[in-house]
Amino acid sequence: MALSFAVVASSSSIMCKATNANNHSHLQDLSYIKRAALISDKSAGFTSPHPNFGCVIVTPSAEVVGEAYLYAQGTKPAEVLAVEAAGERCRGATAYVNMEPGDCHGDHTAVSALVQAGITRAVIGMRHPLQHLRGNAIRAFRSQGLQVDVLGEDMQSKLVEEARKACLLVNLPFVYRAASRVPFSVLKYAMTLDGKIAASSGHAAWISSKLSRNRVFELRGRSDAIIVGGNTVRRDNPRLTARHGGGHMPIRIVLSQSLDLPEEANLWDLSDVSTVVVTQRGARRSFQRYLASKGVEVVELDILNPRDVMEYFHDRGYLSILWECGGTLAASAISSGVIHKVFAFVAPKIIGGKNAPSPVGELGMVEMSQALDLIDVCFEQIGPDMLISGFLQPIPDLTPTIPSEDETFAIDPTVAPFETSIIFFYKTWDLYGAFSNFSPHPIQMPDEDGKQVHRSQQSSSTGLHRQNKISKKSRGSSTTGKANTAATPSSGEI
Ligand SMILES: Nc1nc(O)c(N)c(N[C@@H]2O[C@H](COP(=O)(O)O)[C@@H](O)[C@H]2O)n1
Repeated sequence: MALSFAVVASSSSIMCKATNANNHSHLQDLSYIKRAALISDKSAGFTSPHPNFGCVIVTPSAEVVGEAYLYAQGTKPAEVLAVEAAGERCRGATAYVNMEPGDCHGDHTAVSALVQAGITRAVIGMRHPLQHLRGNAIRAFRSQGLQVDVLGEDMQSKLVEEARKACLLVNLPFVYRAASRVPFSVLKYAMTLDGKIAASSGHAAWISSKLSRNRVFELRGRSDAIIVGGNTVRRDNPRLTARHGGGHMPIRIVLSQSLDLPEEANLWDLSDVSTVVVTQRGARRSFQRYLASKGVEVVELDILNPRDVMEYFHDRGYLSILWECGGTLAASAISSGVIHKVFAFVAPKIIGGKNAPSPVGELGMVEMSQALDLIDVCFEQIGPDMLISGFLQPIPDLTPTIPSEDETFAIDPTVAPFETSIIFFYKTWDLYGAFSNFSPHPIQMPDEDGKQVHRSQQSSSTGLHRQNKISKKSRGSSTTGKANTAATPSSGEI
């Protein structure tokens, strides 16, 4: 970071106080960036397939005069909202953003808003994770004479790392997705102290406490979709809704090779949210038609395996998936390398039972040395239960290649986004990242008093998941029922 150092005498020692052009101390910078990250997280689940953005505007006298976050896909950028809140007090102020704005073809709204408002310095928590956007906004700011500091690029310390991590964590699904070409996947399960997810009879309601289950609703609300296998549908007849009040509703995905599924199931009730059943080519076509007649989308893949399913949903723009499946599917997903994080709720109960199922089935390991170690492990007590969470795979190293000032924007030649076999999306500007025609969630917009009002986008939601043109790899095809009338966008909308 471009900093000047002022020596400040105190009674007991000489301290080094770092100040920057707008007179904020280095520690203040870090605290405002963390604030931007914190507020950006308020819309978790709603902004997908875009990142969560937060912006805090601070005057040279350290007064926060405007702060805002992106409410949802398609709403005003955080920077514009923050500028609107700060008004004239933007002149000479610093804007703190958790992530570099996605300044791209024909959409310079966020950058223009800050420049035109008279912001003179921008502090950026992390560069944009998408290669084709990375560095664009930073270059644009600098070309307009703003001082730009990117966290950790000029100065490193434990505190800087902590603030960078805060920025990374609020957009983890976006970051993982950009780095690994599959959605960020979390495996969640609840088990007894003796490692069972049900009694031998299959009965599982309930292992974890109500408080823990409420926590699961929040996890669901942060995800784009929840996946279970056919066994869970047959055994539990789950609803898989986020019932924590007003939050985002993820779609439900069922993976079933045989389509040996019940005719009546809570997941076929689409009054709250839609369901996609993914199966293998040719499976029970009559049952496919039955599901389609109920409005459930059915997708056939050539071979049903977790990696192909994840690549398919990556291509449809999903950022984050919560797996709430049983042990067999969990083992298969882990073996396929598509699970990134685990949330295990451990209840202080013992159920026993030789045949009682456990959360993860056969992984083919024979020695403890082969066990998968979780990293960045957290322990949290929730009522009587313990929630243990950690990462199965390292957080991708996104240390960006920092483009030089005059480096021109170049499109990655390995990606040909305008191939005709690729889905036609409105947002063709999002060349490498998540893209979508429809917001898959209800949007909460602030009313004139700044309070959030609920504006249901259910019809759009239905459209997204039934708008199932075949992705570039032509792996899947989709059956939809008579209710599935979402129009394919015409080329005029591209
Ligand atoms: N968090 C939690 N605690 C338990 O004790 C459980 N048995 C489960 N089971 C999972 O939740 C699904 C049911 O969800 P709904 O309440 O119907 O929405 C069930 O299928 C398991 O995946 N989870």
